[in-house]
Amino acid sequence: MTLTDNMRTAADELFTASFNHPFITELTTGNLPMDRFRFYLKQDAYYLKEFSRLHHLLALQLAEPADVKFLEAEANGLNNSEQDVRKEFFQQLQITADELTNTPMAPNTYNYVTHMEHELATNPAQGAAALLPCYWLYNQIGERLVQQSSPVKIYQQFIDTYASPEFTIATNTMIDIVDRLGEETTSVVQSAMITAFLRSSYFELNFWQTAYDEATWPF
Ligand SMILES: Cc1ncc(C[n+]2csc(CCO)c2C)c(N)n1
Repeated sequence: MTLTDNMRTAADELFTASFNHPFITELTTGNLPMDRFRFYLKQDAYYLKEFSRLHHLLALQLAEPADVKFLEAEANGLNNSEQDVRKEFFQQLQITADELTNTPMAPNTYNYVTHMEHELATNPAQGAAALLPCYWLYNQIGERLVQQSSPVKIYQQFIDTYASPEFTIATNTMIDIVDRLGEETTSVVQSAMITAFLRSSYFELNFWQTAYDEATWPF
């Protein structure tokens, strides 16, 4: 078993809860209220900005040129059309720059990005482990959902973003980076990497729940 196999096994219940979350299942039935999808997209704009910043920071700490190149490409959105697709979604749903500015980070988004920052500030191996569920979970969701089509065009477009062969390659590259960083470190850091992965998987699950509840701060 590789370290990432251990991570994935440890997070299996969290991943399965994401696969079965009503936010996900209602994407394919088409029953997901559009306001909840809008809420998700606005929160995800914060997440994606931070994701890009953290990839640049992680790249600065890695020695292998191919890893640096991959992380920089992901940070710049070159390996996927995610950023372009999101711009188009914002236009379709009339989410303006003003609306984004006036929407605060919800508690779970704040916790998730703070967690990733903390792990990366501790060491690159834990930082990479904290970033991995983002790829792995969405890739596995994409694989599952693409078999069922959605009657709602924008939901289908969202699913298609994560079901491409290029995205599977990017996911496998990130898995490989995390495994190599794990091999170069101590067993104490390896355990911390598993915890970092589990916590990110937990925040990923709560990302759907937060959007489903449109949950924000109580003050
Ligand atoms: C909360 C949240 N988690 C994961 C993703 C998916 N994602 C974001 S960046 C990236 C790498 C792109 O190649 C992936 C897979 C998301 N959008 N929002």
